Amino acid sequence: MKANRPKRDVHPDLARERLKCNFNIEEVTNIIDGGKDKTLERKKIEDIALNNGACLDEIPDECLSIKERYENAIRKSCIYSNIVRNEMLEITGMENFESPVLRRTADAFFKDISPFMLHLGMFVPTLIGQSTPEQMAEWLPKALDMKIIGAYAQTELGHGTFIRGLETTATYDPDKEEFVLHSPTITSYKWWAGGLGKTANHCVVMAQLYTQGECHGTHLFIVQIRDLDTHMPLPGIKVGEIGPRMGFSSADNGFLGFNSFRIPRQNMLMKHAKVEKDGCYVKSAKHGKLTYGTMVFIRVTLVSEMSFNLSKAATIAIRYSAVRRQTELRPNEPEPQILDYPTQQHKLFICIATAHAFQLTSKWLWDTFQAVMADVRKGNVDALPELHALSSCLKAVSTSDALSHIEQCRFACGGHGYMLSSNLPFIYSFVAATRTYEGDYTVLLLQTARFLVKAWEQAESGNNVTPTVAYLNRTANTKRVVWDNTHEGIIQSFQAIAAGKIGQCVRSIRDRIKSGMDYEDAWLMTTVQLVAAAEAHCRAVLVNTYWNEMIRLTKSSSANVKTVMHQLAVLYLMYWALEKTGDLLKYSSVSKQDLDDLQRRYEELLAALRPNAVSLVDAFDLRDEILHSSLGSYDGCVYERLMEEAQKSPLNAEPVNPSFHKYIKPLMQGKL
Ligand SMILES: CCCCCCCCCCCCCCCCCCC/C=C/C(=O)SCCNC(=O)CCNC(=O)[C@H](O)C(C)(C)COP(=O)(O)OP(=O)(O)OC[C@H]1O[C@@H](n2cnc3c(N)ncnc32)[C@H](O)[C@@H]1OP(=O)(O)O
Ligand SMILES: Cc1cc2nc3c(=O)[nH]c(=O)nc-3n(C[C@H](O)[C@H](O)[C@H](O)COP(=O)(O)OP(=O)(O)OC[C@H]3O[C@@H](n4cnc5c(N)ncnc54)[C@H](O)[C@@H]3O)c2cc1C
Repeated sequence: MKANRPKRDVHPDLARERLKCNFNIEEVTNIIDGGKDKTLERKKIEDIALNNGACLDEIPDECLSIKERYENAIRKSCIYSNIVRNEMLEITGMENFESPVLRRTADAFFKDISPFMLHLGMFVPTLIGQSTPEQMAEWLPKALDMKIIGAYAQTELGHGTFIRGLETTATYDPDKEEFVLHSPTITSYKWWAGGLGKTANHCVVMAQLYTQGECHGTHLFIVQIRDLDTHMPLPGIKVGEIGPRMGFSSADNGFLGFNSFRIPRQNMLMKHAKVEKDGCYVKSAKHGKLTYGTMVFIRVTLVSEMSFNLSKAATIAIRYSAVRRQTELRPNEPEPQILDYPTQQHKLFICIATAHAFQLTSKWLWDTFQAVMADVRKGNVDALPELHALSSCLKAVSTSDALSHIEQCRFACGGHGYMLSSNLPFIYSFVAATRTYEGDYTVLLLQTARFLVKAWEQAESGNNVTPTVAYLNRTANTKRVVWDNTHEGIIQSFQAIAAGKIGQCVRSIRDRIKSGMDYEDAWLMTTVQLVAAAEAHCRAVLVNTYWNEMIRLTKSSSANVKTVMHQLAVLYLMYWALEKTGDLLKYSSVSKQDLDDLQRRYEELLAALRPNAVSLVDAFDLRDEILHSSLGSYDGCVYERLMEEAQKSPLNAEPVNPSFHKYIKPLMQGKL
């Protein structure tokens, strides 16, 4: 079902905004995409996907029942995956199947989420990262060709965070050369896996491996759960959907229980450890946590995912703010566009800057991830702890920041931002889940904190530390950094805050141990500070990486593009410096006067960015089909679209609802 929407003239306020633009929009788009060729490739892929029957539903998804919504999502997923399989992968190359461009075009089909998302997002990456070459040859072509559809079933009803506490067992039976999968308790039921409830016929399962009477901890297994022809659950499998949730409504998140369910020995994913035919356990991994690889991969991809979601929200809120007028400033003057209010600019310009910060940082993180994985393939796992610390904190902070900025975008749109047709509630509830899944915010920051405490101790004793914490060598033994309001000065202050907080954690732990606590309790009592220290470290990484990447990527840009990209990065530094004034006062020599100056310069920068605001979001180059928003479309015809969407409410299908005659009228007549 494709609805034909009337083509409208661009709203005069938006047209005027676009005339004010003083930089080359395409150049900025190229920087965001990673180069001119990448922009061309993205546009080509978007054309293929979006001209092929995407994407507008006659009846909005939110007006459908749970069942209809799922069925519609499956229908569209099949159309979409055919386009991916037959046309898009030819352009991106098979090796780039998870390319953010595919992810982006998928949004044109699904306002919420595709039930196939986890198949491509986690099942396939797990096959690639955890299989032997033989297993890969067996499973991967089938998965990429959609001959099998998979989910990633790790979390259980009783445990998500503490993976070592998972209860599902996989016990090897050497006589039959099979593993017996079993769910011994209600809490051992797999819970949450996307696509597992109704869609998947296979899944990757994490279970405690038992062989020759010994438990070897959690390992991954590939399990067929449904008949490929009838789609009925196989005997010994109990599978279903977990029920309505805040978002992810069409992803059929599922539960799964095993009753002594048998799978062949070859179905254990054996890249890092194997069980021989006789039941002998052989570990080849050089690092104990390599089976957690898919999670690290997704944490890395989530940073660019956050940039994308934030750029959508910012585009919607800024275009709307250019069209929306509210409140006379002076009698008899026209009401200003709400984008003219500095308070509105304060809510929104940071969203543009943050989308850039996350995008540039995510590319750098992706390159780091690739380099570390190349080393791992050669048997060198030295850089894995740093990658884990880095991907953990960047995942935590980027998802958390994106969520609060997206909420600000909704606030910035007033009442209309609360409408589902604005798409802001969908974007918000999707991003809300990212703060929890793939490792909860607090839990991941505590992982980073473990690494930071060790790094601080190394730096304290004069040893060199790894690159992302190299600032500790400079600052670990310094009390307060001298405040300097240049960008270098602000970046160094963030590093000083991080170093100061990590040092304070180390001292707290030591003091607690001195006063008689054991290490575990001393750590536990310090965790509030440890989370704050890991967050501070992440901010130091973000400001430094964003700045350096911005300078590198704009080297050959035109003067005005350099200026506007520079302004955004400075805005980002100033925004966070002002958010963290308490920390600056504690760990740098900043004075009240310096902070007042900083505030004034920040306000001037908002005003300087104001004329380019609409063009900056145009540079994200998000087609209306991807935005799905009555408030954010390119033409800015907000009121017409809101009215059009209202007409689609099922309550407007009849002039009088039957409940009037059934309940209201009898109530009015005193007959109820
Ligand atoms: C046709 C339509 C298609 C549509 C679209 C197509 C588009 C293509 C797709 C693109 C996708 C992009 C978007 C992706 C969306 C994905 C949706 C995902 C949905 C959600 C999925 C999930 O949530 S899956 C489950 C995730 N679960 C978790 O993350 C659990 C969190 N817990 C943990 O990670 C761990 O338990 C732990 C780290 C908290 C603790 O582990 P453990 O107890 O085992 O360790 P210790 O604490 O004892 O630590 C020991 C030691 O190991 C170090 N360590 C821990 N983890 C790692 C690691 N991963 N790597 C390296 N090192 C690690 C730890 O730091 C300790 O080190 P020390 O030196 O001892 O300090
Ligand atoms: C939309 C969605 C999709 C998902 N998809 C999948 C999927 O496809 N496959 C899959 O396997 N899983 C999936 N999950 C599960 C997800 O990975 C877990 O929910 C997540 O890892 C958090 O674990 P938990 O639910 O056990 O939270 P808990 O660990 O119970 O967390 C509850 C609270 O306890 C705190 N806490 C827990 N441990 C500690 C600690 N050590 N120190 C301090 N505080 C702590 C947390 O900070 C949090 O505040 C999904 C979840 C959601 C919401």
